[in-house]
Amino acid sequence: MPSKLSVNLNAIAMLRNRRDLPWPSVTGLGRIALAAGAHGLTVHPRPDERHIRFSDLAPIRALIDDEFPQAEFNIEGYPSEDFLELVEKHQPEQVTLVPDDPSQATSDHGWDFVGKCEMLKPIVARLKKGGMRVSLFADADPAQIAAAKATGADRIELYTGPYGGSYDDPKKAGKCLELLGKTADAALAAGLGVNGGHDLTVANLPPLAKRIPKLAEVSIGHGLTADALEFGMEQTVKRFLASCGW
Ligand SMILES: CC(=O)[C@@H](O)[C@H](O)COP(=O)(O)O
Ligand SMILES: NCC(=O)COP(=O)(O)O
Repeated sequence: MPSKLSVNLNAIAMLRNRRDLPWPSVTGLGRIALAAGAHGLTVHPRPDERHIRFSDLAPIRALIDDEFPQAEFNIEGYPSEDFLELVEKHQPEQVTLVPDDPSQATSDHGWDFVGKCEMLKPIVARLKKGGMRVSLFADADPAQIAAAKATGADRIELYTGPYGGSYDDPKKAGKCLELLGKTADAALAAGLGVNGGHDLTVANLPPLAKRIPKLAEVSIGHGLTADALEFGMEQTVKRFLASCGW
């Protein structure tokens, strides 16, 4: 199964929200990403709507349905009743459940599957009954996989933050990668699909994809948006200069 790239639009939305203006356009950048070959779009609407707004979801759903029907919509979040109703309304192909507290700056850990298995079971069943694939955010810990499987979820999403954060320490990165790999091996052996995400970059993605050849999907936002700015800056400055003939 080839790995799929789902572009996370949170960082674009955060930039948009600096002003009461419609740019950068979350849907417009999503369109460019899908036209360039990305396989899907990811959003992580947080309760305070600090980046993705709940009103962004319908236009993204329509973009995929109308222009890129082969693409997937992945919505991530903590499974509060409000979140569950939101995804039931917008019908993403995949829901990724994360154990985030509303006050968290960003996602920084996976589920305690052993402790939360019974809580997750009915939620996973409700989402699957609604026609959505369910993925659960998971730390690199093979010992948690049996309980993750027992929730009834389809996939786990490996939390790759510690791996991405060790960009300046190859030894630590190697250890993180091996633990991610062992967790993926255990998950695949248990019949779970494996996604990955958080702080992935052009530099650290290839070793991850090599260690986990059956990686089903990666969702990437922060590093991809940083690259889009860096690699788009030259053309954009030239475009502004050309607009006035300078
Ligand atoms: C679940 C996960 O890994 C997060 O990366 C998340 O989707 C990004 O959230 P923020 O954009 O709020 O940091
Ligand atoms: N699920 C992880 C994700 O969507 C993007 O994380 P990041 O690349 O913004 O760290």
